Amino acid sequence: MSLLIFGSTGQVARELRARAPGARFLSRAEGDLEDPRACAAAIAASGAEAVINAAAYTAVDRAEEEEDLATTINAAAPAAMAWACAKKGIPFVHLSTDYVFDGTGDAPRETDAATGPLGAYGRSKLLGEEAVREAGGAFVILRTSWVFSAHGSNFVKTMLRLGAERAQLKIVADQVGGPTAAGDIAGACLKIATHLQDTPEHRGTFHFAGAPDVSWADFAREIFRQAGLSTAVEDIPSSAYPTPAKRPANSRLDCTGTEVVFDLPRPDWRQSLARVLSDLEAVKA
Ligand SMILES: NC(=O)C1=CN([C@@H]2O[C@H](COP(=O)(O)OP(=O)(O)OC[C@H]3O[C@@H](n4cnc5c(N)ncnc54)[C@H](OP(=O)(O)O)[C@@H]3O)[C@@H](O)[C@H]2O)C=CC1
Ligand SMILES: Cc1cn([C@H]2C[C@H](O)[C@@H](COP(=O)(O)OP(=O)(O)O[C@H]3O[C@@H](C)C(=O)[C@@H](O)[C@H]3O)O2)c(=O)[nH]c1=O
Ligand SMILES: [Mg+2]
Repeated sequence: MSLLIFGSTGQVARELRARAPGARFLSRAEGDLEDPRACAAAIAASGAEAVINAAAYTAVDRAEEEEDLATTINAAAPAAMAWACAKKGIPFVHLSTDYVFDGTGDAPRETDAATGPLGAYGRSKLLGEEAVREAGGAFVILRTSWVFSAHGSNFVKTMLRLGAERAQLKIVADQVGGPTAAGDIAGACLKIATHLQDTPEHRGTFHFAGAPDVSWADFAREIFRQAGLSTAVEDIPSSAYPTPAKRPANSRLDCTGTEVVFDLPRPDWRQSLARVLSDLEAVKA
């Protein structure tokens, strides 16, 4: 399958590069999401048989100050990509986030549950979802959460950095979700793109997150345990860790449909974390 992928340096894009070396990856210079028409033109001019969008504006707090830019990148560009794919009749796999939800309650969110983003990043991603659905075609919107990998910026790398400097860290314990390795997401995107070629009627919105669900504080504890760091984690409420953008308290995603339709069960993030930590060790060595 000839694949065109937007993004080349992000967490998921890098893992796609490792798993689909024959695909064409568009860096920011070759496919700038600030220019949605250029993204559509790149697809139209390509011989691609499927497109994956692994690029996005992901700075949750900064988005509060740059909502227009976030909306161009996270909504207008994916909209243009989705229309271009629908016109060509090829699958389009797009990633979205738990932050489209308001985080109330403690039940896992089903894919058709009401959305209600708490901040600009979530709003921009929700607008992207709506536009991709409107374009029709063989699209999958794959919502994931709490992405980590050996590359880029993520909670695991932040904890390793802070944990090496500090004996104790205060981490929010009232936000719960599924940490998800970028490598597992990349594998899922490739499987879904292939599946959609044969079965375009399986289009729609799906959830894919690592299991089990945990709080950020418990995620941090497992990071320190596996990394052999003695850093102590103190549970704190979100109110004790003020941020420009509010985060959802309940980020649990019901991933049943993804397992049934695509044979993609929730990966155990603790096993994926072990792989990421050994990748980081290998880089250091
Ligand atoms: N990170 C997370 O925790 C989560 C992410 N997601 C979603 O998963 C997807 C992948 O996220 P992730 O891999 O973590 O993202 P990263 O933040 O690691 O990478 C984002 C990528 O997007 C690229 N990008 C940003 N702006 C533009 C632009 N204007 N034109 C072209 N490329 C651009 C960046 O390029 P450059 O290096 O040049 O800046 C980078 O390659 C996104 O859709 C995100 O919303 C969902 C849930 C959680
Ligand atoms: C560094 C630090 C963070 N925290 C909290 C803040 C926050 O609630 C939580 C995670 O912090 P982060 O900044 O890594 O989280 P954040 O950037 O909001 O992560 C989100 O990114 C976007 C792109 C998504 O789509 C989401 O799924 C999610 O992964 O940890 C502490 O409580 N103590 C600390 O020392
Ligand atoms: Mg972040």
